[in-house]
Amino acid sequence: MLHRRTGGAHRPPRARSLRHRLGQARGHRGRGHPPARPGRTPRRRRNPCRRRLHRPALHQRRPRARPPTRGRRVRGRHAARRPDRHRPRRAQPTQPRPHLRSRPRPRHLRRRHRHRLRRRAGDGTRLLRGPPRHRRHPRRRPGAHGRGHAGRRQGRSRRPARRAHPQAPLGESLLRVRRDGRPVNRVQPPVALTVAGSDSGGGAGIQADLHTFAAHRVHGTSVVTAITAQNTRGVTAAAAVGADLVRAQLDAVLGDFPVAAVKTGMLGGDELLALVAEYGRADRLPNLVVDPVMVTTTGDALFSGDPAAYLAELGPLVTLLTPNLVEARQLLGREIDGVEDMREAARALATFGPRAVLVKGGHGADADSADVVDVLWCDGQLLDLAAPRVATRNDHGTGCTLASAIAARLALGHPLPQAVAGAKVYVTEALKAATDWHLGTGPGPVHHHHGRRSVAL
Ligand SMILES: Nc1ncnc2c1ncn2[C@@H]1O[C@H](COP(=O)(O)OP(=O)(O)O)[C@@H](O)[C@H]1O
Ligand SMILES: Cc1ncc(COP(=O)(O)O)c(N)n1
Repeated sequence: MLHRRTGGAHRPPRARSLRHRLGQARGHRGRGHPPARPGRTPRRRRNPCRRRLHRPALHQRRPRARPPTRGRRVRGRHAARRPDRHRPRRAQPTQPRPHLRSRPRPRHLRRRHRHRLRRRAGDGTRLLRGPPRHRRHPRRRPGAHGRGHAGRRQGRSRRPARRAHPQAPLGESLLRVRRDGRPVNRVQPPVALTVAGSDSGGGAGIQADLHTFAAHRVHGTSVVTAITAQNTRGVTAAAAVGADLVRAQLDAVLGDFPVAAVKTGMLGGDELLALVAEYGRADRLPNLVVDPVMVTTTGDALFSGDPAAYLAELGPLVTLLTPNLVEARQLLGREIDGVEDMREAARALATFGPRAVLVKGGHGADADSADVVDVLWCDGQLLDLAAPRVATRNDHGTGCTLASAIAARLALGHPLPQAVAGAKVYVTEALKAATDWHLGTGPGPVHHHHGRRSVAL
C-alpha cells in the first residue's frame, strides 16, 4: 500500500481506541483524553502542521512521499528505497528475535525496557570475536585482568625481559628468553646435523641422535656415514658409505638448511675423517661436537683408521671433543685410570686445538662408584661434572645421546658449559626412565623422550 501525504491538507486526527480515550491505555496512564466534560471548552487540538519533536521508532515511521516509480522495477540494494517499504531494512534491537536468543528473557520485562538487558553471546548477531568460547580455559584466573594478577605472579615481574641470548648464534630476531632465562626459538626450530653411522637397533648412532634432537625440539638432519647391522647384543655387519655419497649428503643439507650445530659420530676411517675436516676448514660446520666413536659398548670396533688423525685433522676445528675412557686412551696412547688421570687427559687433548674437551667416565670407569664423573676442560678451565650413577643395564648409546644433546643445546643458543651440564642431566634422566625396559637381551637403549607424553595419548 502506498501512503502519500496530500500536499498541505490537514489530516484528520487518528481514531484512538476507547481505552486511549479513557486514559487506560497501557503505557499511557493518565495521558489519554479524558471523557468529554459537559459545559467546558474542549481541549485545544494539537496543531497538525507543527513538527513533531518526538520521532517514532524506525519501524513505526511512515514512508516519505516520493515520486512514483512509474512502474519500473526497483531491484537489489535500490529496493530499500521503495516508498512503500514499511519495515526498516535491518532488524531493530527492540524487536524480539527468539530464534537467535541463547536463553529465554524474563517475560515481565516490557519491550521498551529491553535495552536495559545486557546483550549476551547468541543474542542477535552471530559474529564471534576472538576464539570460540568453548576453547577458553574453564576456570577464570583471579584478578580483574586474569593473567596479570599480582597474587598469582607471587612478586615476579609481569613478563621476563625479552632479550636475545648473549651467545646466540642464530641472530637476535629468532631467539627469545624464557622465564628461567633459557633461550627459546619462537619462529622456527633450529637445525642440527648429525654425521654418523646407522644403528639398526635404534639405540645409538644416527637413530639416537635424531631422537635426541627431536626431544630438544630441534630439527634434525643427517648424513649417514655407515650402515651397521646391530642389536643390543652387538654388531654383526657394517659397510661404510662412499665418500662421494657422504659429500653429496653434506652438500644437500648444508646447501639448504640453516644448520646451527653439527655432531659427528662413527666416521669409520681416515677417508671420511679427512672429508669432514675439509668441510670444517671451509667453515661449514658450526658448533662442531666430535664424538670420536671407535668401539661400541659391546666391544665391536667401528673405526679402522689412525686415532692420531682425529686430533691432527679435526683438533683445531672442533668446538667440543667427547671421548670416553677407551677412546681417550686410544687418542693419547696411554692409560687413564681415575678422575685425576681424566683431568690430565682432558688437558692433554686440549693442546690439539679444540675449544673444549669432555672426557666421559661412564663406560670403563669404576662401576661401583656412587657417582659418574665426567671431566670438562673449557676455555682453559677444568670442571668435574658428577651425576648419580644409574643402576641399569640399558646404557647403549649414552655417548651418542650426550654428544647430540650438547649439539642440540648449542643450536638452541645455550653457552657451551651450560649445554654440556644440561645434556648430562638429560642423559641421566634418559637412563633412569629406561631402567625397566627389556628391549633386546643385551644392553638396551635409553629413553630419549622421557618426561614427554606421547602425542597419540
Ligand atoms: N650408569 C650411568 N649412570 C649415570 N650416567 C651414566 C651412566 N653411564 C654413562 N653415563 C653418562 O653417560 C654419558 C656417556 O658416557 P659414556 O657411557 O662413558 O660414553 P660412551 O657411550 O661413549 O661410552 C656420560 O655423561 C656418562 O657420565
Ligand atoms: C652406528 C653406531 N654409532 C655409535 C655407536 C656407539 O654407541 P655405544 O658406545 O653406546 O655403543 C654404535 N654402537 N653404533
